[in-house]
Amino acid sequence: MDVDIGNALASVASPGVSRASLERLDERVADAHERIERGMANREHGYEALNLPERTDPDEIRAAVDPVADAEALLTVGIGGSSLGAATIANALEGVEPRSTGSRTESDGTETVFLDNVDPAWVSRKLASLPLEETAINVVSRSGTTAETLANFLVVRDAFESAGVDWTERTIVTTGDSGPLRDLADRHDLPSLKVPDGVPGRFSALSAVGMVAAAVCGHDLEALLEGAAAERESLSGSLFECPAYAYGATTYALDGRGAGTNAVMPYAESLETFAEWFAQLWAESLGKDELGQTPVRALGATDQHSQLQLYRAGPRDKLVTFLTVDDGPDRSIPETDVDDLAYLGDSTLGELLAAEFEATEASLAAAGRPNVRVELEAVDEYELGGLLYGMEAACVLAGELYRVNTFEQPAVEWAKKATRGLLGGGEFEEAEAVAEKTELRVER
Ligand SMILES: O=P(O)(O)OC[C@H]1O[C@](O)(CO)[C@@H](O)[C@@H]1O
Repeated sequence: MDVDIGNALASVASPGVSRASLERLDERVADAHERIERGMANREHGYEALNLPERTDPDEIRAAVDPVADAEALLTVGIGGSSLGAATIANALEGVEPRSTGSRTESDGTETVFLDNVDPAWVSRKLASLPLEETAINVVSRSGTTAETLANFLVVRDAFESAGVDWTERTIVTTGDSGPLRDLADRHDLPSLKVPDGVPGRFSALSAVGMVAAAVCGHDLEALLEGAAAERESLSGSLFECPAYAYGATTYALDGRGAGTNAVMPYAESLETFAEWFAQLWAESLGKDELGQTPVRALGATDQHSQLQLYRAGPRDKLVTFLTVDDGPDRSIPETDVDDLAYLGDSTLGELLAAEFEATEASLAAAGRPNVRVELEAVDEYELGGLLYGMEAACVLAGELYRVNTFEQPAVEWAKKATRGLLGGGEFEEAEAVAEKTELRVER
């Protein structure tokens, strides 16, 4: 990935960061880079995620999915980091043929469904829509205890049993060394993969956690890892030489100058899920000690017609991160004899999308609103691996600059305990606090 931070400079944007400030910040980037390299070398918790391109074994993942390689549909049961990485990869690569086939399989059009919520009507609809006898189950939980995932898995198993389909023949488990899900995999002798040690869920897209779905779909796992490895090679002690650090340092600097919101706006429908993955990465990693930038999900060109008004004319508290793709399939716009629309007939949808992006970027710059451009050559395995790795490295760098503990998420635990207490899963004072809610009801 390449990054262009020109429209975030104080000479054109407010809030903005001056070149001199970036040069001063670069000294801290050099220190942070040393810390990150040390963490990687010592395989420390969290930093280990940046070693995944060399540690993940595609052959092991392909061997585990072999029993279900011909499935028509893949139902992934997981939540947060145990779903969003896999969904980002699967959704981005849907319909994309591998960059280099070699000994690898071609994409076979497997339908991918992600069960990452427990809304009963939605779960029932999803299950009813699937040909269960042709569906494989990919259940993922690092801890093996997450209530949403385990409950959904029990519901899915029950649906398979009711349909007379043996779920034990069709299930792959990815989890930690121990825990209820590991016990279950062992009890039923299910093919299983391990969530790598030292890798928090939101940083695990480039491990079995994110790559089982890609393997079942026949995507090029090696190219994903090669793209990530190339990004890893670009990590260096200066933000001016490393796109990932340029992004992490610029977002940090802008946040400190008032851009507390980061609206991530890919100009590619296939990258819409990427913005969701990014939101978890940024929010859970950096949102602590009363610090952190709020990630917002947007999509170009669609959200030009719903959110752009705010981004250009609302409070000066936002950074817009654009994602652009240089090359991809295109479709011409048919000619028309309506005079006012004639200009469209000389163009393609791709040209229109590119023009929409350039116009939007320029419109924000003209209004002095900070924005950053992240450029991909294409949406394929190699570029996607680079994007995921680059954003993880950007986040780790930002965490060093904020001086927060990037790899923990203690604030999420409170509601987990309260939920468990409410369902009778133990005595938790958090559950009692639920009953103490302050009310000021306004009724019709
Ligand atoms: O993989 P697990 O343990 O099921 O956790 C799922 C998600 O829940 C969290 O622990 C908290 O929401 C995330 O960090 C994680 O990605």
